[in-house]
Amino acid sequence: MKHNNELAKVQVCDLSKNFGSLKVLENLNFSIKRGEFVVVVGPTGCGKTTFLNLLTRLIQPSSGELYIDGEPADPKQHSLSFAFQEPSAIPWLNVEDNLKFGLKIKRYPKDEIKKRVEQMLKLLGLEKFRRSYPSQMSVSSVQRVIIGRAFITYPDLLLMDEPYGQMDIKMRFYLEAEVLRIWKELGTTVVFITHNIEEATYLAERVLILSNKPTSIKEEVKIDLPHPRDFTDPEFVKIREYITEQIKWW
Ligand SMILES: Nc1ncnc2c1ncn2[C@@H]1O[C@H](COP(=O)(O)OP(=O)(O)OP(=O)(O)O)[C@@H](O)[C@H]1O
Repeated sequence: MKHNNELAKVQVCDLSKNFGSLKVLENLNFSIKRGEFVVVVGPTGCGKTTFLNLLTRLIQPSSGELYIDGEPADPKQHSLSFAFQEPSAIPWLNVEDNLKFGLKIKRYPKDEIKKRVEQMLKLLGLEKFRRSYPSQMSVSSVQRVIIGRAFITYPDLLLMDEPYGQMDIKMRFYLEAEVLRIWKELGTTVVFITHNIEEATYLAERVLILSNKPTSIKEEVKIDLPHPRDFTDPEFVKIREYITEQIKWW
């Protein structure tokens, strides 16, 4: 069945998911616009990762449906890409080959691969590391490779699940800025999951706040502040505090 919201990249309709008697997601309805940067926040265990697993068809909904470009979500058909918490640079490949990896699997022509790898090395400032292996590089440079791998297929939809969960604040700020820069340059739709409300306020055009289980959308917060955002700007602080309150009081 085709779904007819032309502007929506992702459309979630009456989506519910139970694991046995545990009701996790209950009747979720929302959509994500093409090119939008959406951050999903919510209490621990409310089903954020479950939502991504449904979108990538790792698991099936109990009821309802998820659409990508108006078609039932299908990772074989839609151009999806992921960046998760675990470091995922391939240790035995150098930077160039790490970046090429996904493109080779998708059998892109050689000259296209070369063009994209050069573009990404430049975009990430990794040109001088092209022949280096992950073990020879700093953690932040390896993370840049991982971001590069996620974006290099020019995915229509990039899913990021707590990608910077374990990192110190300085590196987090740096990589958040990188993701924003590439998102703007390539026009990818990004769904970013985090526990960190400051990170959500820094990144998102729109924050979806999930409730406790059985989970529904408690509220959506649009953030119109220009990037790069200033963490000390009173407006920024106000939004961050507001989102924190929404998560606290369920
Ligand atoms: N395959 C499964 N079988 C049974 N229960 C599951 C399964 N996967 C997830 N759950 C349960 O569903 C709920 C939601 O899990 P999920 O990992 O999606 O939450 P989350 O919001 O991503 O959590 P966190 O904030 O800790 O990352 C949890 O209570 C979890 O124990």
